[in-house]
Amino acid sequence: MADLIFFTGPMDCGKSTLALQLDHTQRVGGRAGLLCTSQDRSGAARISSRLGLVESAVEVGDEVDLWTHVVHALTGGARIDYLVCDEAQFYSPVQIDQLARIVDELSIDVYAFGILSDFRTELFPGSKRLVELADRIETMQVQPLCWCGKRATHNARTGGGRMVTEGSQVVVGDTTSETAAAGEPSPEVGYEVLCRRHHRRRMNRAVAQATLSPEPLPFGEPDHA
Ligand SMILES: Nc1ncnc2c1ncn2[C@@H]1O[C@H](COP(=O)(O)OP(=O)(O)O)[C@@H](O)[C@H]1O
Ligand SMILES: Cc1cn([C@H]2C[C@H](O)[C@@H](COP(=O)(O)O)O2)c(=O)[nH]c1=O
Repeated sequence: MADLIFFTGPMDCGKSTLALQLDHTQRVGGRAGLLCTSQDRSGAARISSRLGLVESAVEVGDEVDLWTHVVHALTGGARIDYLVCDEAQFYSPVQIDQLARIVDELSIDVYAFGILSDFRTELFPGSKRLVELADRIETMQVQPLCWCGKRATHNARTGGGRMVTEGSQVVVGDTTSETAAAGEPSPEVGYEVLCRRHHRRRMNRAVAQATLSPEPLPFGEPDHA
C-alpha cells in the first residue's frame, strides 16, 4: 500500500539532502521516481541541497495539476513508483489533495519535504494540509541549533541583520548563520533558525552579540592535569 509521508523540520536541517538520498536509494533499488519542487533557492527547477547534491525537478507552480501531470505521464508510457516533492510548503492545499489522490488511487508513494511554519510561526497552507492528510509525519534527525545552543525549532527572517515580523509569507532565501558567525555583513533578507524563546524575544545571533555582555574570561590557562 502506498503512503503519503511528510518529512519536516526547520530550515537547514537536511530535508533536500534526504529527498535526494531517498530518490537515489529508491532508483538504485529499481524503482522509478518523479522529482518535484517549488521555488528552490537556486532559482531553477531543481532540488538543491546545501551539501552540493542537485537534481532537476518538475516546477510546481500554482497552475500545475499534479494529478493530471502524473496521469498524463503514465498514459504516455512513463513508469512512476514514487514522487519526491521538495519545498512542499509552497504547494497549494489543492495540490496536496492531488498528492493524496495519487497515493490512494494510483498506489504511488509520495515523499513530501518542507518547513511547517513561516517567519511569523504561522503554518504554510500547504504544510497545514500535509499535516491533515499525511499517513505519517517524520521529524528530521539533524537538529540545527539556535545561537544559544538549544535546539532550533523556529524560522526567523532577518533584514539587515535584525529579525523582522512583517512581510509576505513567501520570500525565497537562505540561512545566514554561517555568515553571521563569521562576522560578515547581513544580506537584505535572510533566515536564521532559533529556539522558541529567542524567536519570541526577537533575539537573533547579531542582536544577542550586540546586546549581551560578554562572558567573563576565565583567569589563567585551564588546568588539564
Ligand atoms: N560543509 C558541510 N559539511 C557537512 N554537512 C553540511 C555542510 N554544509 C551543510 N551541511 C549539512 O547540510 C544541512 C542542510 O542541508 P539541506 O538539505 O540544504 O537542508 P534543508 O533542505 O533542510 O534546508 C545542514 O544542516 C548540515 O547538516
Ligand atoms: C521561514 C520562511 C522561509 N521561506 C523560504 C526560504 C527558503 O527559500 C525556503 C525554505 O527552504 P529550506 O530548504 O527549508 O531551507 O522557504 C519563506 O518563503 N518564508 C518563510 O517565512
